[in-house]
Amino acid sequence: MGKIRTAIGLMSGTSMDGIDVALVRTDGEARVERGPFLGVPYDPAFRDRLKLSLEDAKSILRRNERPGELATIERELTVRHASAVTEFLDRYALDRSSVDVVGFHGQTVLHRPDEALTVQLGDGRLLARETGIPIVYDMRANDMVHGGQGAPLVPVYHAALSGTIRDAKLPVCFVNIGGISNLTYIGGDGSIVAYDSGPGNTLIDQWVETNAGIPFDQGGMIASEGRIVAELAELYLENPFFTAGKRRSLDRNDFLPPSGTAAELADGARTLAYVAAASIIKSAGHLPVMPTLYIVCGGGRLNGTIMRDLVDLAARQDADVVSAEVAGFNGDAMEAEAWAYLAVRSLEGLPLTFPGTTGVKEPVSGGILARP
Ligand SMILES: Nc1ncnc2c1ncn2[C@@H]1O[C@H](COP(=O)(O)OP(=O)(O)OP(=O)(O)O)[C@@H](O)[C@H]1O
Ligand SMILES: CC(=O)N[C@H]1[C@@H]2OC[C@@H](O2)[C@@H](O)[C@@H]1O[C@H](C)C(=O)O
Repeated sequence: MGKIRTAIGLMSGTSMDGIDVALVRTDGEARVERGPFLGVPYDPAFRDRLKLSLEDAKSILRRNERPGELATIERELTVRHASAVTEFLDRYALDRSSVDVVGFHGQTVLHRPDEALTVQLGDGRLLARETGIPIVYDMRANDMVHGGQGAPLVPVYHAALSGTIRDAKLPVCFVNIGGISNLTYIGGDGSIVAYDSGPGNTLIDQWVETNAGIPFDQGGMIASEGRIVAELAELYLENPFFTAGKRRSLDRNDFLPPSGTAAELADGARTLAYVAAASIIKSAGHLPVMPTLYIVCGGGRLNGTIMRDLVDLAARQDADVVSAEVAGFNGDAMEAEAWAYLAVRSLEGLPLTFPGTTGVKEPVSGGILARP
């Protein structure tokens, strides 16, 4: 057994709703003790600036370029992460010196796997100075250097957790319904197959924001009052992404929301919730075996309409769907916990990604260590 470290993971996902902070004690292998979690939301003004920064990012050709507002936003984002660490430590009465390492994801503003280009805002050296804790950051880049998609990286953590699932037999499939959704299949022999599976909440968020001025469809209530617009759903589900021979990781802008005239508010939300659920089942068709159990994490598990559709579609394949909590996990904390786990693996030089997870040529480690 390797050395057990105390690690904090920091995740700011594609939904751009805030910073997730989680603590894990781990050897970076099979030993995982999950600790507390805190979500620190962005204020609406900063969220708007982050979203606008996606436009500035479109002109980036090399990953260290920071055109337009990006340099200013990166600094502010990093300082906000440092404050989130302090809030977390204070909330749970934890001593800063007890934390061995922080895994820092930052904010993806551009992801073009076909050009081996992925850009996460987040200054690891500044975060190390601000927190006084060693930081492992930029964990996607080395995977791309070795021919990988640069995402998803959480699967190796799902694999570690799969050994601890209550009453479950392998194979099992973890589903993250974040802004974008991704799947991790753990086979009976422990093999991992993972990939991005399609749009998650991001289309729904943009739809209700534009048409109702609210950031997301709480509980899927708006969607629950609508009907599925079949032609609109088909437009999304016929995207070549779902039938391509090779699995491809997604950028937030790969799927765009419908135009305002495409549907009434509730019908649009209903249709996009269905698209989120159907994308998962469609993409699962590329797994070695159709799963019999889906464990759902990420904010989308709180959208009752997505979940009802997912349960119905999975039932047609004799599969069950449970939320992360039913399996004994925290569905909000999973990605932040994974970043803590990955930071420890990085320190140990263990692989973060595998041919079955990102399509990388061989298992590779990654991440840059910044000391305070
Ligand atoms: N109570 C709720 N009801 C419905 N939807 C919710 C609820 N809470 C969160 N969500 C949805 O979940 C989204 C956030 O999910 P999550 O934090 O898992 O995404 P992320 O980590 O930013 O994305 P990704 O995993 O793609 O990086 C919100 O934008 C919203 O759409
Ligand atoms: C480039 C990037 O940030 N991708 C995210 C995004 O959000 C979900 C999905 O697309 C996943 O591939 C990835 O995040 C998770 C945390 C991952 O790497 O596993």
